Amino acid sequence: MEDLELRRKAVAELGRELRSLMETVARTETPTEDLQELAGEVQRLEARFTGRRRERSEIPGVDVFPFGLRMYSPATGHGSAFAPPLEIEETEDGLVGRCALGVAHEGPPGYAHGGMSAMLLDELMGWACAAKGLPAMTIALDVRYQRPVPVEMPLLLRARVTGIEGRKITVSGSVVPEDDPQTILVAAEGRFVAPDLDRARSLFPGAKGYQN
Ligand SMILES: CCCCCCCCCC(=O)SCCNC(=O)CCNC(=O)[C@H](O)C(C)(C)COP(=O)(O)OP(=O)(O)OC[C@H]1O[C@@H](n2cnc3c(N)ncnc32)[C@H](O)[C@@H]1OP(=O)(O)O
Repeated sequence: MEDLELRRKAVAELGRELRSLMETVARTETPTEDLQELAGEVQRLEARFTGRRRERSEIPGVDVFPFGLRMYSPATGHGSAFAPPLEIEETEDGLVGRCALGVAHEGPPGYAHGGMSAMLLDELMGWACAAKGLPAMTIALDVRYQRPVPVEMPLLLRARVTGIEGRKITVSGSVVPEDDPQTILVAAEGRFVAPDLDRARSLFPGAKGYQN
């Protein structure tokens, strides 16, 4: 069997190059004729991905679901061109994520799109539920944008479970500058529900962790 760690490393290397390409595309005033030529080159590159396409519900072989690695997650996935990617660490006071956003994630000029902050918090808050042994899905997310989030600024994201009632979990989260953690840029409160086994099996038929 192919070495899984080697494959994950290769997926991450390609992800890093794709992210860098996305950032360069968004950042560079490229001459129009070059843009047209480059589109053709990217199309030829895509044609080289000749492997089997996964079914919609099939989990990538490099992933660990529902408690771990999601290599193509748009928030944490090292294989994703779109993910910052968010690096997560468990602390005594919940989870801490670290990342910096790029121009490709911009909303207002120079600042992150609000959807990026919401997505990153949503994902981190979901991981906080999983860290308590309750992999869960968001049913409500209240996001307060207190200050704009500059792109290219190292950020700290926090997520802490504040209550568990059966399968219902409440989680709070925030985004702060890494070098000024007292200044809250974005604050969030979320409600999550851990699907019961039957629901999880029908939602995620490709997840071995939920099967008999
Ligand atoms: C599982 C691992 C996944 C990890 C991936 C990381 C994800 C990152 C975060 C996300 O992006 S999640 C994606 C966005 N969220 C969704 O798409 C969730 C859509 N909602 C659902 O599919 C269902 O609501 C859900 C599977 C979460 C729950 O359905 P269940 O059938 O398991 O719940 P059930 O009907 O048994 O209800 C359990 C309790 O939760 C409450 N509840 C369930 N769904 C609710 C809802 N949508 N709104 C309000 N309350 C809800 C329900 O009233 C009840 O409360 P009580 O115990 O007090 O009676």
